[in-house]
Amino acid sequence: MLLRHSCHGFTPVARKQLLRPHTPQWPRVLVDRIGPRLYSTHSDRNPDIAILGAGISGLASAYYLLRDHPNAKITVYEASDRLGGWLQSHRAPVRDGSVLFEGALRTIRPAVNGALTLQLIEDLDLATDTIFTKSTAPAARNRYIYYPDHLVRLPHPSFGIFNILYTIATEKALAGVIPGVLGEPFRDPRDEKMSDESIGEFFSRRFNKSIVDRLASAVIHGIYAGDIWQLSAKSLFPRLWRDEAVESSIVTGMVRGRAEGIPMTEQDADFYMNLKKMQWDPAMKRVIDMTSVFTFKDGSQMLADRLAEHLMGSGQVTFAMESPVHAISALKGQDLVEVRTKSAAGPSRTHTHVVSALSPAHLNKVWAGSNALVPHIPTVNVMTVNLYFRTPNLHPDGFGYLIPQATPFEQNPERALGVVFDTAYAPDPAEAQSALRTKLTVMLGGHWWDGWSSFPDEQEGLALAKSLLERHLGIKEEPEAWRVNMQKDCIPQYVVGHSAKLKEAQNNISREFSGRLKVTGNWIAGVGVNDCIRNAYELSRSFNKGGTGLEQVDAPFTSRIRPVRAGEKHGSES
Ligand SMILES: C=Cc1c2[nH]c(c1C)Cc1[nH]c(c(CCC(=O)O)c1C)Cc1[nH]c(c(C)c1CCC(=O)O)Cc1[nH]c(c(C)c1C=C)C2
Repeated sequence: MLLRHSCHGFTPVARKQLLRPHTPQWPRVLVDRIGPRLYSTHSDRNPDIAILGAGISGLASAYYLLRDHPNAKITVYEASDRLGGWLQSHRAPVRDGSVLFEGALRTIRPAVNGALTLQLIEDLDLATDTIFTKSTAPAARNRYIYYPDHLVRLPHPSFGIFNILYTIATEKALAGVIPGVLGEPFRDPRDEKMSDESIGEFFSRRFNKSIVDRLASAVIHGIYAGDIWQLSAKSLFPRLWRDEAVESSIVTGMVRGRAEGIPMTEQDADFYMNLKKMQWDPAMKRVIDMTSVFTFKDGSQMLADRLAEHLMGSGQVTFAMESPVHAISALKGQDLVEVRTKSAAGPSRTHTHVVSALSPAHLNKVWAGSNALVPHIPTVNVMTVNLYFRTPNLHPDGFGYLIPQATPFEQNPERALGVVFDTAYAPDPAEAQSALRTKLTVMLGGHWWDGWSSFPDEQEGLALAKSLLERHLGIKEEPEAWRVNMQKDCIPQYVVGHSAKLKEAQNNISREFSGRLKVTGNWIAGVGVNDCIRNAYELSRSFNKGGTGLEQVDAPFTSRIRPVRAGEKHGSES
């Protein structure tokens, strides 16, 4: 079998040569650092685990629990009739075949947590269905923002110093960058008593407001679809938050990190050291090293489908589909948790442990107690509008563009967050002549729709997307195919005070369930697929420690890991 060709030119390599990471046994020192288990009960050795929710977090939890606890019996409860949660891929008919549309997520990055995802892909025999986009491809190098009334290509080292300086000198979007960065080390650090702050306020203090409004807010749109003036600097940029306090400057902290090692929590240090020790197949390593992002032939849904197939094939995992969890309650004195589905009179089962991969709001709803287990964590709604045009090259080469908060209203009355050029990112070989067509996704809403009581319907969403594309890219053509996806509550917002909420949740869950309920999901340690997979991996590793899955929140930075340099085998720790 051959690895799928990317149109960006990776030579196909024999599959067995590829993606065969060999993870050596955990070194003794790391096992010792985690500490010996004090005791193990029968139910720890033979756990009967309920997993609530079959999105990527639930599926990945089942995968790692099965791998790390071979005696586990697992039941995955899912309210709907489909698996994968936000991983949704659809095919729409077009004149000469079909076109693949992604509902939410489209690409995955291979760095750090992404290595786990790549391992998973190998285990699931997905490597041949994976499309890798090279870092040198235009999709990876050309990133744009729309400010104030045109597309600005952001500088990339490969463009050369003159091009970069020219862009910085001529584009208003980049006006504050050089003074902001040069002045940062000389600014006073924050007051010691400050426990958290919005990213907007934090970057305004450290750099300047222009960087926040014109640049950083765009990046925040692309990841969280959120408001930079509400999201937490401490939760989303913990290392920078620490650098200001400890090094008095972010820039100084970064320079020191490069020279002496990057500050890390104990858990991250263990994880990082293991990543560095992984023995990747040389051919696969070359592919990964050259990869900017990857995706799947039939879209992100493939990852969920293959995970589910793998779990079902194990004989130890049962899927209870269309079984909405109605209530969970700890059976005191029995060390068991009861899971009741469908209604108050619906069927119930007891389990030794429950892993909730539900949203915090949903978990609070199914908990039988009177107070909320998890304090309120706001979410945003994003409407993604996929469009397919017969005419090729209706957009410039590149990943797409993000729209910062500072872009004037008259340039963005649709309240869009950005546009992804899907054709450039994940060319789908199944689509006849796909390279000759144009496929785009317009992202609307997010925090712009905060407080709205009703939202655009399908036709209105399509009209908004078309009017934006006409103004920004001059596209007047009617799309041959389109799809509007309203993603309700899809991205949790880590607003100021988020980590304090997680600590409160940890206390509540621990008090009510004594280690029998654990939580995972995109509201804990990152909203991306890689983050969810990593979170599930860590949950499984610490499964028998009696925790809730929230123990790492606010963990101190205790180690430094030196970045790997060419010729070095792996970094050192201090
Ligand atoms: C519903 C839409 C989503 C938006 N953000 C996310 C989703 C699912 C989650 C997300 N997006 C990105 C990250 C960064 C880390 C990562 O895992 O890659 C996360 C957690 C980055 C990103 N955003 C967009 C793309 C194509 C990428 C990856 C590409 C890359 O970095 O090279 C597009 C995009 N996503 C959203 C918007 C508004 C948007 C606009 C162009 C919201």
